[in-house]
Amino acid sequence: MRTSIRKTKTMTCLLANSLFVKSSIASFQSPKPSLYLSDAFCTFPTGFCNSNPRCSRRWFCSSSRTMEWISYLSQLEAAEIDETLMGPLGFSVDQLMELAGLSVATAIAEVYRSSEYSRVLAICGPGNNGGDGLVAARHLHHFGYKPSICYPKRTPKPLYTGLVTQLESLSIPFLSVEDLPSDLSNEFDIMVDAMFGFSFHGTPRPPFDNLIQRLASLHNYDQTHQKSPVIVSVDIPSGWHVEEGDISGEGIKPDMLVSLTAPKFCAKKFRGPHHFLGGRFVPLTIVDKYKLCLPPYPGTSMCVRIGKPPQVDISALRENYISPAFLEEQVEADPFNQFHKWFDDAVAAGLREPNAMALSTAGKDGKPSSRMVLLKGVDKDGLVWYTNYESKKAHQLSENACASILFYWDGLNRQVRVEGSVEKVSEEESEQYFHSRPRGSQIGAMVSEQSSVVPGREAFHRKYKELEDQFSDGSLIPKPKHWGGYRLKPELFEFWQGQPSRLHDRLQYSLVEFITNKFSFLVTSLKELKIAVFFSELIKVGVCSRKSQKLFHSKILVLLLLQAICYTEISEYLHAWRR
Ligand SMILES: NC(=O)C1=CN([C@@H]2O[C@H](COP(=O)(O)OP(=O)(O)OC[C@H]3O[C@@H](n4cnc5c(N)ncnc54)[C@H](OP(=O)(O)O)[C@@H]3O)[C@@H](O)[C@H]2O)[C@@H](O)CC1
Ligand SMILES: [K+]
Repeated sequence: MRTSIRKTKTMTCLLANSLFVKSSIASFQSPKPSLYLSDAFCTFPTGFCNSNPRCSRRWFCSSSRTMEWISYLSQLEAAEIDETLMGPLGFSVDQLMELAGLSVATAIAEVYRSSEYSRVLAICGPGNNGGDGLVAARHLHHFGYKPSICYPKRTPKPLYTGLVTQLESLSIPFLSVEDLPSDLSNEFDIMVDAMFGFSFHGTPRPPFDNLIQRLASLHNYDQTHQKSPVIVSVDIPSGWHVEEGDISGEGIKPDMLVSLTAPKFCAKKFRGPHHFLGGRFVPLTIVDKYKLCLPPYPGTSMCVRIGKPPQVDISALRENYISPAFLEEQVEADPFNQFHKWFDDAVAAGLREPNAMALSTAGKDGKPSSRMVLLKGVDKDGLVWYTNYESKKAHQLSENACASILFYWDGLNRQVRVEGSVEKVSEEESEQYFHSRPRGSQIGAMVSEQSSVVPGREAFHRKYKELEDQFSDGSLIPKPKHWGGYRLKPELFEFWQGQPSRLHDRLQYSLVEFITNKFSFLVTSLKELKIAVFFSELIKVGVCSRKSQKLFHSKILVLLLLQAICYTEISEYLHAWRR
């Protein structure tokens, strides 16, 4: 399929063979501003090789979504780097091992959740690769996994005995080769292969020959069997030739490889779904000397994915929610109080941007659109957010004031839906909030012509810079006319708590439904009242007996009482709703 892109003067690109027009849309209001639609689909960090400023190769996402460049090391280079780090560069082996083991543990945690893959067996060899395995097991324990260790050839150096003591103090079991269960598949979810690293040579000697065979026969990655444990190899799949890889073709086929410092040549032969790089400690001297091109580590992460990410079977992605039951008797009478309670829980759980909410609107054409916005206030009148009054959502809201808001608090398995009608907040309220924002965001609001096609990123930045200079004296930045807040007045709240086996708990507070029910009761009881009064009049003229007269009088009393209760309930409910 041809996928050429034609650029027009307006920066609107037409994707050949596609009905979609790709344009650069201005947007500063979403939690993650994305100026270029093309960026939104890129899963890798893009940029120049950050470890080596002299390396001009650019990291990019190719159509097959693979990293284009990375350096590979020979066995000799790996050993030399090791010596340089621990010689002239002043590192100690403990330090590097700690960082390497932490990288392995974080890479594992990134792919295999402890809720599903808790039982880990780390098989550790006699050298530093084995040490990395011991350190990784300790970190995995602290991340919530249940590691066990098989460490058949212990090294009597203080570094290693110290690592063993640390693990023992955490009550992490050590299993001898003989103690290992005959069927590893039943007992473990993750096998950490930390037997040999870059100093491996020849063929494996006992007992590692047998251990390697057991791992090799477990499964391989093209036969994805749910019950088989996954194999994570540290630096090099044990038993593989450091440069040539799995020469016999019968070696370990790991699901994950965590290369340390830089991948060794054998890593080119790795065919598993998860290849990571760890060891975020490589100094520029090493990068320069070996002309290394390494990917940038994202944020504060200790590992970075390299290579092609796995093909995911979307239909197989599912989560079994484990959360406490959410019962009617536990909820607050007032939906705003219930909302505050859950919002506080989301904040306390440390969720990122708990105030991020999906806002759905539809204009008079009835075609809905959703986007993320940030909640900036909840009060007795509703939920408030700010935006550009010339944006698409603003146009839609001017045609149709009905909107729906959705909060999704992933870590808590919770979701809150709020529906109602939307109105603009007062100019004073918008002014007040606008001036509380960081000055950069205030200038951003002036620059942004949201939802319009922009001439390009540069023009945008130029305008921003001009305004930044203009207001560099700290003077008041005026709120643009086109910028302000909206308030959704809720008519419905729905609180959703995920539960095992899709038996979720959902509780709704519906203003309309409640009022409708109460009014239909009032109408029915009024009809009954009329009938009762009619009959009691008949009694007066002597048509009925005294006994039935008493009966009708008490019926009238009961109906009047029920109506009074109903009126009180409605007024209390409305009061609670608006409070
Ligand atoms: N700078 C870095 O990049 C960092 C590297 N780090 C880590 O260090 C690893 C390299 O460690 P390493 O040099 O201790 O070697 P490693 O592979 O663990 O094994 C050596 C042991 O295996 C033995 N052995 C060898 N062949 C054998 C065979 N056929 N059958 C049986 N045994 C055999 C050998 O015994 P020998 O042959 O010497 O008698 C020796 O006892 C590296 O891959 C990475 O994981 C991080 O910790 C920190 C930063
Ligand atoms: K290994």
